[in-house]
Amino acid sequence: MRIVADENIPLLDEFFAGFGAISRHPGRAIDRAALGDAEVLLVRSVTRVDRALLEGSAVRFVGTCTIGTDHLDLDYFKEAGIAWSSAPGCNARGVVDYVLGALLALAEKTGKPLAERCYGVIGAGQVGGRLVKVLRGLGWDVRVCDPPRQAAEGGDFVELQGILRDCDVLSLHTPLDATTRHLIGASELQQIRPGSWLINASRGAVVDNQALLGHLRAGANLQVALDVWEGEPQADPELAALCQIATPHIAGYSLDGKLRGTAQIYQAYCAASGLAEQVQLSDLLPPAWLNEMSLHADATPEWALATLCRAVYDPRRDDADFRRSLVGNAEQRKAAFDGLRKHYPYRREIDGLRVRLHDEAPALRQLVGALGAQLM
Ligand SMILES: NC(=O)c1ccc[n+]([C@@H]2O[C@H](COP(=O)([O-])OP(=O)(O)OC[C@H]3O[C@@H](n4cnc5c(N)ncnc54)[C@H](O)[C@@H]3O)[C@@H](O)[C@H]2O)c1
Ligand SMILES: O=C(O)[C@H](O)[C@H](O)COP(=O)(O)O
Repeated sequence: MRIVADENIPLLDEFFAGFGAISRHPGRAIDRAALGDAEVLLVRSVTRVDRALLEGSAVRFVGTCTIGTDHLDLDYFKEAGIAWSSAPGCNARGVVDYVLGALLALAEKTGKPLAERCYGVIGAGQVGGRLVKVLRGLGWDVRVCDPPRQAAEGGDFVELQGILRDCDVLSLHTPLDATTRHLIGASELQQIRPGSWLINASRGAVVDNQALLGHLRAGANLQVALDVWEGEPQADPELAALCQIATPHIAGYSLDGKLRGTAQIYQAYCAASGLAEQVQLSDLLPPAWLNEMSLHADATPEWALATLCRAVYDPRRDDADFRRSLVGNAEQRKAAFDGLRKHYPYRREIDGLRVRLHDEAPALRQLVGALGAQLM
């Protein structure tokens, strides 16, 4: 059997070599010719997998080592009887770490204390749900907008209008589909309270980038952190210059998240093929470079929050790398966008960190627990 895979999927050999020969390709270059007689196709978010690619091919299983599925034509898979899987939640923790890092950076730039802000989380699934838990665990005021969950569960949700009216931090975590494309457009931007922060680490087109550019150009009092861009790998350098944090779609790029993505697709493939799993991610995940920290009981929670989060991950490094790459012509910038993602540096997740508390310190205990780090 032959497997065609995006060359940026880690641990391909470890998980998939036992099933057949693997051909690796740049994700954006996987076309009908690259597929050949392959029966299994393993992709990341940059490969559009639809009728045009698959019709007439031998592909019987498509795995995307990502959370997002907006690059897959699931209706066609159903029609053609092609089995598929994504990797739900694989890098959700990495995105939460990114949002925490962006919040710390925005607090530093604006001088506004994080505990005094009202948080609006739009989309509370794998990523947004974890984020809500962390923010509420920190004792912060959090409102949640998720109409599909509201319809299914009832409970304590608010409409988007309520978020725009009452919150001064908006964090977007919806899938990209026909109902969420330009969820935040010109009219919504006008309704956001002055002095607010807008974070998008979902998909670029959930925010109308042209409308956002116009809004910021006009001098709107809005601080923006963008990890995702309409038309990636193209990102508008002028829009990036008007953002406080600008990164090349790396919010979920923890090593843990990437390896988990491959492992989940391996598990899905085994299940779809009726095979027993032979490989365990726990045997392949390397030890974290930083695995233990120790807090004195006198540490303030604000200091401890910034210190713990930034020790594990600080998006200001990715922001600086991205800004340096926004030079040259559009083709050069697109190549740089993909290059930063391909050669992404080492990064782990905060829940792999063990924190020692020397004395009884309830506020620190609550903080460490809320972050999801392990208390020692
Ligand atoms: N930047 C990154 O690196 C990165 C990493 C992982 C995921 N993502 C993206 O983040 C987004 C969230 O991923 P997820 O795994 O949490 O998805 P999910 O499907 O688990 O959750 C999405 C939630 O959004 C809700 N929703 C749908 N339409 C909505 C609307 N109009 N308004 C409010 N809520 C709505 C759904 O009910 C669901 O609860 C996706 O777009 C995904 O592609 C980005
Ligand atoms: O959907 C996801 O899991 C994330 O957006 C992920 O970070 C995408 O990464 P890519 O497949 O583009 O490498």
